[in-house]
Amino acid sequence: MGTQNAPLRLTDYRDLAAGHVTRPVWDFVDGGSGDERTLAANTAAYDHRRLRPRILTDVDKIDTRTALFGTPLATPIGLAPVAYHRLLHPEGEVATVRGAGAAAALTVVGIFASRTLEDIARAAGGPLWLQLYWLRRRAVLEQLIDRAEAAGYEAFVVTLDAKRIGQRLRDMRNGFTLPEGVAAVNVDPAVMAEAHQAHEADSAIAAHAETSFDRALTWDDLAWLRARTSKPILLKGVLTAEDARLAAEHGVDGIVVSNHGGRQLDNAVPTIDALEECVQAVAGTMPVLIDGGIRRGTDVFTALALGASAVLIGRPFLWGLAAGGAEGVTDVLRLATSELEHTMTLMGTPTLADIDRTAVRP
Ligand SMILES: Cc1cc2nc3c(=O)[nH]c(=O)nc-3n(C[C@H](O)[C@H](O)[C@H](O)COP(=O)(O)O)c2cc1C
Ligand SMILES: CCCCCCC(=O)C(=O)O
Repeated sequence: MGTQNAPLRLTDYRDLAAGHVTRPVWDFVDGGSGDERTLAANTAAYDHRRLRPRILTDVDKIDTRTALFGTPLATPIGLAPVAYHRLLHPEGEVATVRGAGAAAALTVVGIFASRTLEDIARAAGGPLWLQLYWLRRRAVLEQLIDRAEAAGYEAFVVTLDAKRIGQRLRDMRNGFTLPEGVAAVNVDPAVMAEAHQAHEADSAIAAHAETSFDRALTWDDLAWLRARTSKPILLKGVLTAEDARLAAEHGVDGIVVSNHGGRQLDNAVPTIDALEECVQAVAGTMPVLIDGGIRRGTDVFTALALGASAVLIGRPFLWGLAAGGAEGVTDVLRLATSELEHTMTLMGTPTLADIDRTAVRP
């Protein structure tokens, strides 16, 4: 690619990616729920944040390294769990983790990955966590946990904001179904068969969730999961101080402040606006991650300043994957990390530990 067209920011990859996928796949990735207010608000909420740069600090060397649960990471920017990467690239999650590994970044692999957990682990050059939806069939979850642990996955992220799938009008209009050759290959075929029987609903994705997700789940059920693994457990989809506090009380190891990239409850609070109350509620007892609408190094910096331990990006790495496979994923992570370095230099904060609440205007 000539330098004139080389992507200079994450959203340049969005333009590139659009030409690589069909319209229904683009809508599935790009879209949100309802009127897409939360989708838009996630990014807009960063527009309103203003930074307070400091002068005369030594920023000759910038260090973006961090660690989560003892695992070193070159960057505090990781990849959010996303289903079905083969929608975007024939190699799917294998290409994704190869790309993330080249940037020494964390990947949270989705339970509905389109490559096997073992193939993904073999290709990975960086740490892997596994995201779980709480399926009605706990035996399926148990098997997944065992397989993930055996393959070297280091933590589990339970997504709890999807008791049913958000009302995604684009997918409903497109009658979205998975193309031939793309499937959730790690989930027991019985679960998928149940979903197909129930395929009366608006999209195949929504139909699947109707039958397979456990909606009766409560805080008490977490003990079941805790008893099944000694690996760190994080809850994804926390947006309030109340739930962050309950998470701490129920012995989980971390939370992800997330509204599912504006794909679940429309009008849910933008994540950057929810971050501080969650951080205060857990009072330093566990890492707090955040995702949703992060498109710039300044957004990453803002989230870290408001108390996030790390951030996850979703759509931006999918754009990189669609446009350039593993290399596209690496480049997206490098672009974002180099924008963070740039921001840290201009803000006068040479290490992540130097970034604090005073860096963002209240
Ligand atoms: C196409 C797509 C599929 C997703 N699949 C999952 C999933 O399987 N599990 C999950 O917890 N979150 C899923 N998410 C949500 C992401 O983990 C993340 O919360 C969101 O993408 C962050 O917002 P961003 O895309 O603005 O960065 C998905 C998001 C997208 C765009
Ligand atoms: C029952 C399949 C659900 C896949 C959902 C993927 C997802 O979370 C998304 O946002 O899309």
